[in-house]
Amino acid sequence: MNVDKPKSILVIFGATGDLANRKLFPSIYRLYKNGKLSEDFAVVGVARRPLTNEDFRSNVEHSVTSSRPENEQINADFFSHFYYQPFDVTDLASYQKLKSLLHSLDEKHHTGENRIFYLAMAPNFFGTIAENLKNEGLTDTNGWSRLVIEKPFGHDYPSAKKLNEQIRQAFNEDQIYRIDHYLGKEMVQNIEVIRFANAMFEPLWNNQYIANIQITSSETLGVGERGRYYDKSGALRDMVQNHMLQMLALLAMEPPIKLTPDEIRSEKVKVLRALRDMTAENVDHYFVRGQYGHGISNGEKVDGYRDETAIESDSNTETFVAGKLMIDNFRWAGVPFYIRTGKRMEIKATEIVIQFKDLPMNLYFNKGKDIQPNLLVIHIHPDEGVTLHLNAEKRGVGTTSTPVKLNYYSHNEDKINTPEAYEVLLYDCMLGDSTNFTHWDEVALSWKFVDVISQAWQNKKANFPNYESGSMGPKESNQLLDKDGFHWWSI
Ligand SMILES: NC(=O)C1=CN([C@@H]2O[C@H](COP(=O)(O)OP(=O)(O)OC[C@H]3O[C@@H](n4cnc5c(N)ncnc54)[C@H](OP(=O)(O)O)[C@@H]3O)[C@@H](O)[C@H]2O)C=CC1
Ligand SMILES: O=C1O[C@H](COP(=O)(O)O)[C@@H](O)[C@H](O)[C@H]1O
Repeated sequence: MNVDKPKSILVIFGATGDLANRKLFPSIYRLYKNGKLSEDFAVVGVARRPLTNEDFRSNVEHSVTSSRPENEQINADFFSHFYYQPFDVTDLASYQKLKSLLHSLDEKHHTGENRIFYLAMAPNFFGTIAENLKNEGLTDTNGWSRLVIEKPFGHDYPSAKKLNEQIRQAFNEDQIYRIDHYLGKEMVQNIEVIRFANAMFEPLWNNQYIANIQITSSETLGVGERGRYYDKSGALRDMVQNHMLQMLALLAMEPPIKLTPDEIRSEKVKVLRALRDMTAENVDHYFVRGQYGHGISNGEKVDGYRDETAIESDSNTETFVAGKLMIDNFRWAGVPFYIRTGKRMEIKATEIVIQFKDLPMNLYFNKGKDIQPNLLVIHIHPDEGVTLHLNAEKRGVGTTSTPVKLNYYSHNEDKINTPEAYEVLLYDCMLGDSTNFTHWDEVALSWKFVDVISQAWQNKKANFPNYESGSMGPKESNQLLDKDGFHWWSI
């Protein structure tokens, strides 16, 4: 198969940081190993630390080898494409030096003056870097220039708008790639395929046949080393504003007229516009917040959130959110979309459950107590695949039905070959495909939706902690569905 191998220099701002080391370097290596990088590539890492190229290459090597199976041979030539420049993002001289380095690497590696600037640093620097890149002439090349921006994109709608305006002074919307790493996950990308490539699902994908949709992303880890960031953010901003709403939009959107970034985005935007507005008065009816206390996680005693590093002892920050979202359009009127996400929960899993409505009169209903609604479960992580829950005849027991599951797991035997989200997204960016990145319109609508909730929560102190570490969240999360006659399907 012919694979496109785009040529470019990737400049990573924040190359000594956690994200670069844990995610980006291993993903670049996987692109290289899978033959998706042209031989003509270079990666330039910048950060304040005074490293040499050799120091940096050895860091990258450590990051790559620790992400690979123990005996894997790694081609040393890969590391020779990595360069480092000590850099302070607020110092203009740093940009001039970087400019000359990029010119010389363009010549050495024949990268066609194509550049990706990847901002893997604290968000308060995003605007400054974008402006300086433009003003100091680093985007002025004969190739293309793209800007990749990590989350969080703002803290609320006004700050996101301000950041966007700042970035747009330097880059056009089609040069900006806002990362939502969930959009790089194989099974999130598969939502569209499951929906639009199967004649058996799309006709049922509406309020006539679907009772509710549940999206869960639960984590077992606590806030770890990220307390300083997380305590100002909370689960609503950290997970709901981006990943959860993006998955919801993909599940609920109309079939796009073409599979182009613009058409898909336009359908997602319509879903976000149709979300029933929250008001200060109705937030408690639709949303539940939680914060973990101490408990047992993965068999070990763990502290509560308020005892974690860099967290205030009376913090009001939520580490769990459950919500019922209504999409007020023709297709989805009356169908609740339940979402829940949290830290220090019982299991690490991201899963979507589509619950179909019961048949109006089930002939088998009185005979088998075990009759279940049909469910379509999309396993995003750690399992990747789809399970269809059906009812079938119980062998030898006449017409009594029993639940059966049809499973499809992708890459089941060989998880190492499942592409990493960052690998997929980096490659898309090199190809200039922005389908799996978030457009400003989506970011803006998502912030507007969650801002009302966070404002209401800020004005009213919660009774925290309200769930034990190692549980599936506060009891109010179950009550949210009980009220509607549903329950969370176990994941
Ligand atoms: N880590 C993760 O798992 C995730 C991170 N993100 C996002 O990615 C971004 C980076 O996060 P993360 O890697 O965790 O952050 P880190 O704090 O680990 O890294 C920050 C990087 O910025 C550099 N830096 C700080 N100040 C300056 C400066 N003035 N000039 C130049 N470089 C500077 C640091 O290096 P030095 O000290 O050498 O200057 C370091 O390389 C953030 O936006 C975060 O929200 C998003 C999702 C997950
Ligand atoms: O963006 C984020 O996502 C992770 C969870 O990602 P996953 O791929 O492991 O499901 C979360 O831990 C983090 O707080 C958040 O910033």
